[in-house]
Amino acid sequence: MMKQSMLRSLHSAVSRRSSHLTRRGYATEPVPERKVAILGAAGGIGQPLSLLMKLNPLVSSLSLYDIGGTPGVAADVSHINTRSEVVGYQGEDQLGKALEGADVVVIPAGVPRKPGMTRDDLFNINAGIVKSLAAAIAKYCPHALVNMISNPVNSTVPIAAEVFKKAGTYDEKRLFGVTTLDVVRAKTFYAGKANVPVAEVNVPVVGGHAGITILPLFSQATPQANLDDDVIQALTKRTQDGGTEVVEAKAGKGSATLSMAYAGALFADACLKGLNGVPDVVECSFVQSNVTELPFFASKVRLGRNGVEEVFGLGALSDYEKQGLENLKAELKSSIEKGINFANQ
Ligand SMILES: NC(=O)c1ccc[n+]([C@@H]2O[C@H](COP(=O)([O-])OP(=O)(O)OC[C@H]3O[C@@H](n4cnc5c(N)ncnc54)[C@H](O)[C@@H]3O)[C@@H](O)[C@H]2O)c1
Ligand SMILES: O=C(O)C[C@H](O)C(=O)O
Repeated sequence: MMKQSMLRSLHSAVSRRSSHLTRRGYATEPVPERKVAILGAAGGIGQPLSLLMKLNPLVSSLSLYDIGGTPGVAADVSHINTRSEVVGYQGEDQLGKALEGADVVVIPAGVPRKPGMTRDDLFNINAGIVKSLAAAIAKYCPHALVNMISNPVNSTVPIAAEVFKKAGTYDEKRLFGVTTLDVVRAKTFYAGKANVPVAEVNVPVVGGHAGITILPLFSQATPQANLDDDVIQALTKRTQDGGTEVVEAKAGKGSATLSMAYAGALFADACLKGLNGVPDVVECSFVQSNVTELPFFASKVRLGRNGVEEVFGLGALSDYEKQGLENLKAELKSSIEKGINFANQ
């Protein structure tokens, strides 16, 4: 058991306003001030994500924006005795203040699926929300790293890119579709079948974030396990259908919120680490890409002081994965084009 004194010093290290942290612990390096803004902070994802970001010692200022409900969420979260100052902003006239000076903007704003819907069915509502939020980001914090959670990610990321291009602020290194939940799921499901400790598992997930565009590369999973083809196929399908599994279980009350908040917090933390100069921060994300002929594609990326420092290629694929890659291209292409066309209307 952790000694009381150790707990106390861990706690005070987390609480200190100008913390001194290293990559994996608490030591000598001063930690820069970092503002994180969450847009959609009062929602199903937004609230637990706000909690998790409040627990992150890399955050000095936490800005919680939504069209309603943020004063309550901010008051609640602000009582937690960790480093960051929390401010809630409500309504469009406060959006500028919410964004000013942000280093990382996380966007879980928009409607979630109900049973029977695809993510693309959310396009009509969420595309407009994302377009207006992206315009505000271009105006108030054009250099922020943008973590797009709102669905359909395969289209909302291209929408944001187009809005930024029009505003003259587009930097492909700073725009990310958050696909971390696909990786989180693939790791969990793989660990169960391979009977290995889940904390040790790594599985890249590439492509996009909807149905067959989600392509987990179990042939590259570590620790290696000799799983039969039918098991790999079942794992692939379960990862692709993970979102639907939750939507159906929630039976009309929304989609993944808690696991998504966890995944979103992981990805935002990776962005902050990269900004702070921590080396070798690698996560999968849906970014502008040359890995395939598609202009956006999820693969492993190295995060650094400028956002995306390197987009990694796919590595060796099994025949099953090669086929999956070919199968996803048409759908992903059309979702990307749909986003681009919408933004340019
Ligand atoms: N990328 C992923 O892996 C992933 C995972 C889960 C959910 N999602 C998506 O995240 C989105 C949010 O899901 P949720 O369950 O939190 O939904 P929710 O309805 O519970 O919350 C959405 C929040 O967005 C707010 N909002 C709406 N318009 C806004 C605007 N213009 N500006 C700011 N906030 C606005 C709402 O007021 C609400 O609080 C959905 O589109 C969902 O599909 C993505
Ligand atoms: O499935 C959804 O609609 C939400 C999200 O994209 C998910 O993967 O859980």
